[in-house]
Amino acid sequence: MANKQPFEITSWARLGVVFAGTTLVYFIIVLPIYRLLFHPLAKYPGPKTWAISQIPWTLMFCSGQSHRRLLELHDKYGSIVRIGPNELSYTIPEAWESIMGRRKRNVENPKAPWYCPAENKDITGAPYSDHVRMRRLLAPCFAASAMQEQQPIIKSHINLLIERLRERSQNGKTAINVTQWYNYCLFDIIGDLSFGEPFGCLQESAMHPWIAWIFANIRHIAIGIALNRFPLLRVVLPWLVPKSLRKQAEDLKRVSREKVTRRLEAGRDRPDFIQAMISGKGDVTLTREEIENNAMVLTIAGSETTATALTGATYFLSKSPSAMAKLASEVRSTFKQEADIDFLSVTKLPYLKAVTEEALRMYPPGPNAQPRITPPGGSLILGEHIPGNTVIGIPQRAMFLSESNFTRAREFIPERWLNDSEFSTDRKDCFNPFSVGPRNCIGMNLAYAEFRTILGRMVWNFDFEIADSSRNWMEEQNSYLLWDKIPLYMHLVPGTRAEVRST
Ligand code: HEM
Repeated sequence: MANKQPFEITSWARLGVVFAGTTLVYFIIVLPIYRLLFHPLAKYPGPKTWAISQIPWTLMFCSGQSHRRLLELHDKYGSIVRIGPNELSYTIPEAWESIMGRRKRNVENPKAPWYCPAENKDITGAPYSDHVRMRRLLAPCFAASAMQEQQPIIKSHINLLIERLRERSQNGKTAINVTQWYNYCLFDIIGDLSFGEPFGCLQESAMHPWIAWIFANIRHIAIGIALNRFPLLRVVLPWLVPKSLRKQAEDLKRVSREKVTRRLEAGRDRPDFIQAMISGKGDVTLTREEIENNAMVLTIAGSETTATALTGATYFLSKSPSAMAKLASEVRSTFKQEADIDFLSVTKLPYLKAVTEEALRMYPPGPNAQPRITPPGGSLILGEHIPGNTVIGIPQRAMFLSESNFTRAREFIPERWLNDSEFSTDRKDCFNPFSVGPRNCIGMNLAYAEFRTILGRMVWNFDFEIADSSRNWMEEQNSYLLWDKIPLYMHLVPGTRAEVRST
């Protein structure tokens, strides 16, 4: 009896050592060899460490350097790169339809659950049938006729933006942080359309706390998404999030619930998103929770993105005097008065349209991939069978800046959109900043209308002169799912009508 215990301890210890040794051998030797040489994705090029482990991708994503790193990887390895043990990144134009398009019998490559979870009960993560229901109710908000009805609401905010910028810029003497002012304007517009009341940013010349929270946490949200990809971490992650952050997220939800309640109680018949969401069609209705969540999603998806596009366009114009002069000439010679610049009239300005396309190409608001996952049985992507549960994505910036897709791809040249023969081989079919397929951007028409109208009015009023402190604005930014934009300081000099006189 007395001899038995030491023997038992030793055998347990031995078992432990064997188990730990086997696990180590598996993770350090067997799994990497399998992933490198025998995995179905082994034939795709990419850095070896990325093929072996999820860690390099995670570090890249959390560092905010995805936009830069993915471009480098595609430059080095070509248009399909293996960027994880189970992940491929594409910059071939046809990949859009293949990855994002509608598939046979409505089976889609769904969104990765760690990217847009279905539990959120909103349009971005909703499973197929719920998504169709939400889209049917919301789509009419973005029809041309609905946008004409919304225009007076939107115009009032643009008027206030211009008024504030005229006051603040002091004839160009004071440098203005246009990143901030575009955000104020776009959040006020979208707040008015989503909740029936603006956030009051332009009125107060300050960011509403609701929005400030989102900006302050772009990085934390991204880190949460990246860590969610690890099954073990997914379990413990909720406990790792600081209590203060959880409380702020709850406050955010509470404020949007209160805003929806106020809008519903006001009961006004108004051409806004809430009106569309409560006007059920037969069986097609939304629950109260879905209305609240979608109002929040529309607010974030529909403001920050368009503000980013405007900030990018302003930056590129300030760095390209010839493009600025051509655009100023077009805008200032076409209209007799500022009030004539509206959603409809801006569609008739070819150079303005070319500038907006080129700004979205050079600085897409969603710079990295919006990942999808192949269904369990796998998926046919560009004619090749890709196994189930593979993450597939199109990093927009790498696609749009690829030298295989565009001539002088890394230069801002609006002329490429105006049939200039130098750019006749450009693969314009790869340019889908709003994505394609059943889950593409529902707000694309509104985004273009706002983008062109606001930029048109800015150019009517001001010449853009970049402040010295912002000359490297583009290079200094991080990106996650969205850009973590830094202030862009600009001298807004009152525009002369010289161009008008000379035409
Ligand atoms: C320049 C501005 C914009 C850009 C570049 C943009 C881009 C995109 C992209 C790439 C997607 C697809 C995301 C994915 O696949 O995960 C998307 C989805 C979406 N966007 Fe936009 N967007 C813009 C403006 C807007 C506006 C103005 C609204 C609404 C007011 C809006 C509302 C949405 C919604 C609700 C979705 C989800 C659609 C669905 O899942 O069916 N976006 N957007």
